[in-house]
Amino acid sequence: MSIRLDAVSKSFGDHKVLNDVSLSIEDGTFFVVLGPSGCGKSTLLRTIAGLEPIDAGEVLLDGRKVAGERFHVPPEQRQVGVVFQSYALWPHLSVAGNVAFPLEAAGKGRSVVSARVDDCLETVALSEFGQRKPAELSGGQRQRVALARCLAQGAGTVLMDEPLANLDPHLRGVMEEELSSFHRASGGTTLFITHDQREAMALADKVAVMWDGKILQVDDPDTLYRRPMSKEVAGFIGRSTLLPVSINRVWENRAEIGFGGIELAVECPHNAVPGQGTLLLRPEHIVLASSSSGFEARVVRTVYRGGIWDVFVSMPGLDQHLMMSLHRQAAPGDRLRLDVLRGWVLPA
Ligand SMILES: Nc1ncnc2c1ncn2[C@@H]1O[C@H](COP(=O)(O)OP(=O)(O)OP(=O)(O)O)[C@@H](O)[C@H]1O
Repeated sequence: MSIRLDAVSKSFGDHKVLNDVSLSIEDGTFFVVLGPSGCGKSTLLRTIAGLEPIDAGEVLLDGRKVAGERFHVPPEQRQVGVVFQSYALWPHLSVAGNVAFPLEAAGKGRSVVSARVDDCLETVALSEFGQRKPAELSGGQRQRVALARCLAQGAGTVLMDEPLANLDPHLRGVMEEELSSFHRASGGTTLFITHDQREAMALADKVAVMWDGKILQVDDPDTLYRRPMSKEVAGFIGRSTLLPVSINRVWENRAEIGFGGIELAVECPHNAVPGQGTLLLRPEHIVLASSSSGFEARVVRTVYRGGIWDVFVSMPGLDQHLMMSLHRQAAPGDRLRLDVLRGWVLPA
């Protein structure tokens, strides 16, 4: 199912939680909405699911208008499944009973329900667990029951609101893989909400970065990482150093820039112009110089990350520290010769 939002706005009191939000999600996409706590992600999901009416704009599912100003199609007529962080399972029903629930509520016959429940439990690898109660399952298994229930409803489109937030890091990794296979197996559209950029990068075909009720940028994970279009996106996706620089010359998508006595050519947006600008440096853009070239820097602080060290360095003429990664240990006070391999100038 394709999902489209055209200029959707939604306020609670005088707080505009969705501010003119437009999005277009193609059928079959694993689409992640990423943003900090309170930016409006859950509200966005709820307007698509039909759990929240909107004030202005339109929501379209497969081209059919389901929400607009004073127009609201109820959730049960939208054919989208929703999985919440809290699983929302019935504690008194068995696993199979939970999965069967939406089918029974829709008046399906006993044999149809039973066959469908078996299928769905098999898809999420819980065939052996049908008779258990939710309380007898791990967090990851409960999340799989919630997914199976979603599948049973036959919803090709699944909206997930931080479904992995309660899980420990190991289980999150396992569940991410399962969600990816679930998405591929269902062939439908998945809209996934998270504030965890690592999770977004791992799962998404496309990511929308949301900030204070607005969508800042929609792109595939690699483009978001390499070419963020604002400081907010640059800071939210991956780790980076943002430096004020002078842009001395621009040609095609390259700019010659200067900072702290260093001059180099980096990538920039096509509309960049000479003047003041902001340079984004990822840790991997800064490397140990291979010869006597490069510039001198002094190690200020290091953090061990298992096999590699985050190293913060200072250099003459620069107020800010640069962050890089090293595959060997370094100590505060060490002198290094460094090269900057690449960089990205943010749009003005
Ligand atoms: N029913 C409501 N009534 C009043 N304010 C609300 C309501 N629901 C959400 N809000 C407010 O709207 C803002 C956005 O909330 P929302 O839950 O959409 O954010 P979020 O990005 O999903 O946050 P989180 O990641 O913390 O869940 C918050 O300031 C929240 O307090």
